[in-house]
Amino acid sequence: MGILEVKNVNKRFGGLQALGDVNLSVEENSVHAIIGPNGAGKSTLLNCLIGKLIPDTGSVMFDGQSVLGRKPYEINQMGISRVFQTPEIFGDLTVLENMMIPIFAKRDGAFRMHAIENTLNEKSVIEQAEHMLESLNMADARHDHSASMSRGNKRRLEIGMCLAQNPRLLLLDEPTAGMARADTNNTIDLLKQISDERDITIAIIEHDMHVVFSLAQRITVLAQGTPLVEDTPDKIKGHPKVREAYLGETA
Ligand SMILES: Nc1ncnc2c1ncn2[C@@H]1O[C@H](COP(=O)(O)OP(=O)(O)OP(=O)(O)O)[C@@H](O)[C@H]1O
Repeated sequence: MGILEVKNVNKRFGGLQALGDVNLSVEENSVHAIIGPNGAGKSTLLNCLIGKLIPDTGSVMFDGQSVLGRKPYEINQMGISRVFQTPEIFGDLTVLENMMIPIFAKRDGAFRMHAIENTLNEKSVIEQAEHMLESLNMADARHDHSASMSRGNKRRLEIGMCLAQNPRLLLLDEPTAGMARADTNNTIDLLKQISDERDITIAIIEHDMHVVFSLAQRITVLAQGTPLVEDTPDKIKGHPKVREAYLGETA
């Protein structure tokens, strides 16, 4: 059984069936990509995993427990952390201050901005944040304002902020969207390093096939709300059904 098990999930928006009988099993400590053409239902599926949407029918189990009906922060506390397309960091704060936020939140159960304003006695939080920045190769940038960083480094910081919560499942929604090639390659390297060095499962929605084939061990192809095929990258490459879904070619 996978760490994440999606069974017979259906979701309609009015007359539109956005997800139809979706089954997905994500193996623990693997990198699993979900790909598919525009409108295939990828974001709808992701939103069902993180509590932003509730499926009409079906089940979503994480480590044997249902996530359905739980609030996003409760799902986060279960060990699921997500990174969205647009970096969600505080541009006015330094890199180090940003990194302290999830560490405060984990310690205190919630984050309050004034925690950042008075950090003189917060040696342990600062140390943990610095340690995390070192593992991300960002220690030299710790006093930089995060707004001034490249998109790739903002994404690096944001992924680090997710990791500071010690998640067991990291969900990434197009983590390289809008990035220059060099930043994309840095992000691929970072995610490879995370996957190699940690006990963590990564599920990624991504349009960029270079990213998908560089990282994923399993790929699920969604089309019109339904999984079309699930296989290894080698088998997915050139699969007639995948070509058909993307290019409208006949198999
Ligand atoms: N809140 C909503 N209300 C109505 N229709 C929606 C809603 N969210 C998504 N849809 C529709 O559901 C279908 C699946 O959309 P979804 O965004 O999940 O696809 P996607 O695979 O993520 O697409 P893209 O790659 O373009 O982001 C689309 O037809 C979309 O228009």
